[in-house]
Formats: sequence, C-alpha cells, structure tokens
Amino acid sequence: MATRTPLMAGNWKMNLNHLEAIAHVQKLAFALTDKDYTEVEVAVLPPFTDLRSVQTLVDGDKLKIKYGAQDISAHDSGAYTGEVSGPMLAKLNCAYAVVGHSERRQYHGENEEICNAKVKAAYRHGLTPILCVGEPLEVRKAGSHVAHTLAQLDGGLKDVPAEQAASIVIAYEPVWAIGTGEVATPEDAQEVCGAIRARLAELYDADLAAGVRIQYGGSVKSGNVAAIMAQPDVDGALVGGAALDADEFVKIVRFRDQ
Ligand SMILES: O=C[C@H](O)COP(=O)(O)O
Repeated sequence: MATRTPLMAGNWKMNLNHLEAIAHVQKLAFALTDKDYTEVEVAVLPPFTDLRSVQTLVDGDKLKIKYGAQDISAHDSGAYTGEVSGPMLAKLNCAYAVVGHSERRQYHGENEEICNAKVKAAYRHGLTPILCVGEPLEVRKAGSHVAHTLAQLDGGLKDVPAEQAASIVIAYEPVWAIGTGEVATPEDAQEVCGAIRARLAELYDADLAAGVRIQYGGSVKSGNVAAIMAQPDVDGALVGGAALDADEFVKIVRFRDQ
C-alpha cells in the first residue's frame, strides 16, 4: 500500500495582507518543528499579493513550509486583465495552485472546462494542482453527492495523462460545510473520498489511485481534525477559517496529538 504523507494546507482566501502574511508564516515556522514537517506536509495558500513576501521568507530562512496560489489562469500570457499565470507562479517557486474551489465555481462561473484547462496550465509549469470538488446542499439532500463530485473529478482530469495525474491533490469540500461550522461527519468524508479514490483507479489504475492524496475541507478545526484524519481515504485537510489563526492551524498540523 502506498504511503501518503498528509498535506495540511491553509487556504487564507481573501484575508491577510503581505505584512500580516509575513507575521503569520513566522509564527507557523516558530511553532512547527522538524518532526511535524517529517510527518506532515504543511502549505499555505495566500492571496496573490502575499506570494512574493512568503517566498522571500521561506527562501531566506530555508523554511519547509510550502506555498501556493488560490487560483491560476488557464492562459500562459496575454490580454487577460486581472489574471495571474502559471509562469508567474512558477517564477515565485509556488508548489501548488488551487483549481476549482467552490467559491470560484460559485462566484466566478468556473465550470468543468475551465477547471480542466487550469489543471493543465498548472502542470505545464510544474505546479501541483489542488483540484477542489464537492456538492452543494441541495445535491446532498437529493442523495446525488457522490455522482456530482465524481463528475467534477472526471471533468477536471479530462485528458490529463497518468504521469501528471499521479501527483494531483484532490480536495473534497462539501459546499454546505464550508465556513458554516457544519463539518461533514468522518463517515460522510470517507464515503466520498473513498469514491474519489475508486474513480481514480477506474480512470487510471489502482497504483496511481493509491498514491494520490485526497484532502477533506469544510469547517476543519483542531477539535474535529483527528476523527476526519482517521478515515482511510482522507490524507489531509484544506483549511479555511481555522488557518487564519496560527496557533489553531499548528494544532491541526499536529492532528495526531489532538
Ligand atoms: O478551502 C477551504 C475551504 O473552503 C474550507 O473553508 P472553512 O475551513 O472555512 O470551512
């Protein structure tokens, strides 16, 4: 069975300016030890305007914290006002690019085709996509949450070759649990994360599926992270609100101590 290093990623969303970002990453670096980094991969996903400051800090102090962007343009350059490209993110040594977060899907009309193009853009420039999938409340109530989520997975991975897909991170984020305080039960998370892994085995093969990290996201906190991480197909968390509090995020990283 493949060993999957858990990935705890803090998605700051539209919070923390570049000065606050520096203070926050310094706090994380001070609190996290080599042991934490060996057992868990830690990443922050700040707003674009913070990335240069985070890069300078991480490079200067040789921190093991990884960082990435919350979005990526499907295009590499050109007349796309407001967009930030893969080459720009790669130049900042970003490790990750979030693709298809439900807030992008909901507020910016990102559909499967766009998410698929963004996944490919990330791979073109050596970034690892964190592809977000998950159902809204009405879909959950109708009992179609697994089918809905797998359709998003299929769409995001369309024509992505196995050698690239092997490194992808999938974040299962039920929309009804994001920022609401309503966390999915560990069994809810496992049901869909297990189905995602099974679909990856169908789309590619069992070995590839066994190596892909699948995160859960949606109101993760230090008090609920251990139970969620105890599920066999959950390999980390994509943390929103609780990632803005450095002490709380460190506790989440140390989920084994909770
Ligand atoms: O990307 C993170 C998710 O949207 C979860 O956000 P949340 O932890 O504030 O519910």
